Amino acid sequence: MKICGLTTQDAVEAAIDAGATMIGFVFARVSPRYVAPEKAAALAELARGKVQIVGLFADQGAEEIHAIRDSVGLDIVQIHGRENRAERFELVRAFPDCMLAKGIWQESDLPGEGDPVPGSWIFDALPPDGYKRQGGHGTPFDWSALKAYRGETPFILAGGLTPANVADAIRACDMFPAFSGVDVSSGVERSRGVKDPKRIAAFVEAALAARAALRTP
Ligand SMILES: O=C(O)c1ccccc1NCC(=O)[C@H](O)[C@H](O)COP(=O)(O)O
Repeated sequence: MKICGLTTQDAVEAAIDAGATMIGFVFARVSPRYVAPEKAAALAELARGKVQIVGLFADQGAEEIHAIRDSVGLDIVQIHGRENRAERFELVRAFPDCMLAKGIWQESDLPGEGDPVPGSWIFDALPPDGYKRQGGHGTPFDWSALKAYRGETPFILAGGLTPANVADAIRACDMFPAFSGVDVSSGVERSRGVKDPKRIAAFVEAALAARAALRTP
């Protein structure tokens, strides 16, 4: 369970205290959640060893990603921009364990033969028309589009998740052996880019309860 786009100490602590397994820092300058690497490094120290620390990049080259990964001490690199096919292959070659975002609207958007194979996919909603950002816009997609996914590469579900719908999302994806968690940003904010510790706690609580119910015979 990943809480993305954290920029403050209280949000980092809320995610850890609630039981999230990953936190994300956004290094894409176009984002309202952008955090400077120096600030992210300080926030990462509060989290190290407690959760995995993910750095999100959009349309940034391998050299810049390497530098930020090393200076912040990221555990995982997330590629979430509008990179073209060749750039995606190059980035996955440079960061084989990365999380690679794929915008999904219908079954034909699922990854297939000839796509790069990352450490895991983030299946996110395709951005609404005219959006400059590839993610973090709070749009859900129809999860039934995932039913044709046969891949073994783990995937994380993102896109418009909230404390109110995360349990349904987990129930919809639990049938996939490759389903490995959920990711949220807008749904735990009080306004664009400003995280709400109470909503973070509610999201994690709802997700953990849904998972526990599915595992209970
Ligand atoms: O969060 C951003 O502002 C952002 C900017 C540029 C590329 C990706 C971005 N976010 C991607 C994420 O990891 C979000 O967690 C994911 O898209 C889900 O977002 P939301 O629908 O707001 O929960």
